[in-house]
Amino acid sequence: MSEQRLRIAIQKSGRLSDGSFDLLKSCGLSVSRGRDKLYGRVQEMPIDILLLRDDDIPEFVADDACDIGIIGQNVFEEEILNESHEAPAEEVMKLGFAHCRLMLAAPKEWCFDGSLMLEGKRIATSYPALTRAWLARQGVNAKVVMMKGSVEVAPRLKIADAVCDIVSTGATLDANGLKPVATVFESEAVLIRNRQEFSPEKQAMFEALLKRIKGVMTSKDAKYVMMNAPRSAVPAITEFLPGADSPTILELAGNPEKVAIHAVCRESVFWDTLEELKKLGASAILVLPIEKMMA
Ligand SMILES: Nc1ncnc2c1ncn2[C@@H]1O[C@H](COP(=O)(O)OP(=O)(O)OP(=O)(O)O)[C@@H](O)[C@H]1O
Ligand SMILES: O=P(O)(O)OC[C@H]1O[C@H](OP(=O)(O)OP(=O)(O)O)[C@H](O)[C@@H]1O
Ligand SMILES: [Mg+2]
Repeated sequence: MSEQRLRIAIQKSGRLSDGSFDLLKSCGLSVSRGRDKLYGRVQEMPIDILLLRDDDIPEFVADDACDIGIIGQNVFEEEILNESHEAPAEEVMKLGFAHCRLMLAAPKEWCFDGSLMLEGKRIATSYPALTRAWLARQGVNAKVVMMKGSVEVAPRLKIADAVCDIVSTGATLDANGLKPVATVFESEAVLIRNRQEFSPEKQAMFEALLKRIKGVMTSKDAKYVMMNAPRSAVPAITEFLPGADSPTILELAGNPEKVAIHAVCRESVFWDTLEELKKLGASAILVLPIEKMMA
């Protein structure tokens, strides 16, 4: 691989992969996915993609085997707390997908009345450092049992009394007779980078990619909203439009009473929003997706 190509590490397959591939695609980087592929070359830009197990990503980035990577904050923070690197990678920005929580969960039959109940108990987890840090903050002494996977079965197998595991919908806990009792860490996918200075070419490539990622993220919920409305309703509608900058007001041919309002709404536009706009006098409301946006 050339020194000048930006090397990006993403998860090969798992909960982060679709979001990571989609993000790169939205940034104009097409990477083909193959079952046995570990490496991809982006055609459009001097960028290489490494497809890895997610646990390896922070280390690859910290050790300069890759320049940047996409990883869950839970894995990244665990790595930082473990202090396995002198110069760990650095978080650049949150990416708005793979939202989940690391949660303390106990058997459903427990009447959980606070973290002190965990005193002297065994807690199974794949995140021992985050779990220990949380227990220390709670002032609780408990034994942390490290498990690489299938943590949720530990109480049933009597390996542990409770678990500290990743939760999204809660269905996995529920299916295993467990209930969430406390949030240890809130997580989403983040972009991380190697702390060393990039060459000027690589830095330029990195900054161009960051701009595109920011553009994708701003346009994700953004909509272009168009409607007609009585002139008198313009101030109320402008105030109501979610996350809109000053809208454009256009004359309507042959109708001096009414105007067309065009606005970029940076926040979600729901059916309720349209119903409210109608109540304020708007008609012929159109909501269009925005594919790309750059400030
Ligand atoms: N149910 C979920 N919903 C949303 N995000 C999740 C969920 N489960 C995990 N994540 C996030 O995705 C990351 C990767 O999860 P995944 O289950 O794919 O990991 P893994 O099995 O360790 O993968 P690998 O085979 O790459 O080691 C987690 O560290 C977490 O940040
Ligand atoms: O709260 P839920 O919506 O049920 O999601 C939580 C589960 O999702 C993840 O596992 P995944 O399904 O990715 O399988 P894995 O454990 O084999 O990685 C995570 O490890 C939890 O077990
Ligand atoms: Mg993993």
